[in-house]
Amino acid sequence: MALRVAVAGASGYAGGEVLRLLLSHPEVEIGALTGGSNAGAVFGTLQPHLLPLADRVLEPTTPEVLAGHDIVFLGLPHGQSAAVAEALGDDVLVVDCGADFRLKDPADWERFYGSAHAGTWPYGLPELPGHRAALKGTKRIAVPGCYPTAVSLALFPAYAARLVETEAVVVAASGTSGAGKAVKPHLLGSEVMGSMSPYGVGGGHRHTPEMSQNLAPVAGGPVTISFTPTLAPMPRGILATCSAKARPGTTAERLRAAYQEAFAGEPFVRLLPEGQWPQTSSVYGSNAALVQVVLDEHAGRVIAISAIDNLVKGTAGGAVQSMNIALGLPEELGLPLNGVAP
Ligand SMILES: NC(=O)C1=CN([C@@H]2O[C@H](COP(=O)(O)OP(=O)(O)OC[C@H]3O[C@@H](n4cnc5c(N)ncnc54)[C@H](OP(=O)(O)O)[C@@H]3O)[C@@H](O)[C@H]2O)C=CC1
Ligand SMILES: CC(=O)N[C@@H](CCC(=O)OP(=O)(O)O)C(=O)O
Repeated sequence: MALRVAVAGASGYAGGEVLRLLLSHPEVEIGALTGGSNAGAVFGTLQPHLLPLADRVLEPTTPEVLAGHDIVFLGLPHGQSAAVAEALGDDVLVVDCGADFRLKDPADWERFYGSAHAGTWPYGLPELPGHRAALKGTKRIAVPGCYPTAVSLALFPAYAARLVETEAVVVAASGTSGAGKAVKPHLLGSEVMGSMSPYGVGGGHRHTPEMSQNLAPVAGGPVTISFTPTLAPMPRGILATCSAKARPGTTAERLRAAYQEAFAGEPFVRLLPEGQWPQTSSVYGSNAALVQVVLDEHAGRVIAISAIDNLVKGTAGGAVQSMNIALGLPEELGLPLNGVAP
């Protein structure tokens, strides 16, 4: 019998992308679709690309509406997931696309999100060492932020093999869907088109502690990240350019071998052939992450670059991948590997 899934925040970008993927998933059926200000609207007016759901109506996000489902995805603004999750039974699999349960250190949460810490759930980045095992059988999943997904995949093999120093510099470009659907003046088409702009400069972006949290256990000690996000004039995609000083003894051969070993058998992460570079267009609509790494011998630095679709591997695809693991289903079920090109 199909597992019944509800999506809270179904009118948003994250919720909409979860639904796009789940509509092709053989083991689930779509139950309640809930939201906030748009509750009562016909779903086809909110997410017109999701044709099979066009005649549905968006319901309010209440415990009553969400009751009676096997799985509930949350695509709600930060700070709203805990109250909703509390009202759901321990037997329900809750997959939170928001940030509320990602961070382990309450001080990090309070500093970057400015509210009380709700707690910590198993973290949905299966490729990180040890994480797949922690996701098996869990009833609660914290889906990673989109930038931490791209950056952690690019850097963790270098840390696992102890080939880089523990300070990394990351500059990443994101498509505008990363900021959600709510209207923001700096995201108006006339502001974004034909321009790239930095934001959250100087260590202020809330994804910085999440990246350090992911890399520290792999590195065997604290990792400091200098992170600069930039907004790119495209709807989807993240290109993360990460670099760290090479440790003595790091060679191009050792580097490549470390990445080959780290990604061996991973269904969604591909180390590109030497000389080929990740580009966001290759992963548009796909759950794949493309990675390349080189040793810049002139500067003595390792450069690792990754490309993901922020809404797929960076949110909804990562969420469904982790759901599959939690349920004991094949990890790739319902997830596109091919992108859309041109
Ligand atoms: N966009 C991205 O790339 C990523 C997003 N995420 C996370 O996913 C979550 C959603 O983000 P995103 O989809 O981009 O945001 P959107 O602004 O696109 O969507 C927000 C959703 O939340 C609903 N909502 C807002 N306020 C309330 C409320 N008070 N009660 C119930 N529902 C409410 C909205 O409903 P309505 O339309 O009816 O108001 C809408 O469905 C966030 O926590 C974000 O951090 C995670 C990774 C990446
Ligand atoms: C382009 C853009 O604005 N991106 C968002 C990150 C999107 C994401 O993953 O964020 P959550 O942590 O909210 O889940 C930002 O920088 O705030």
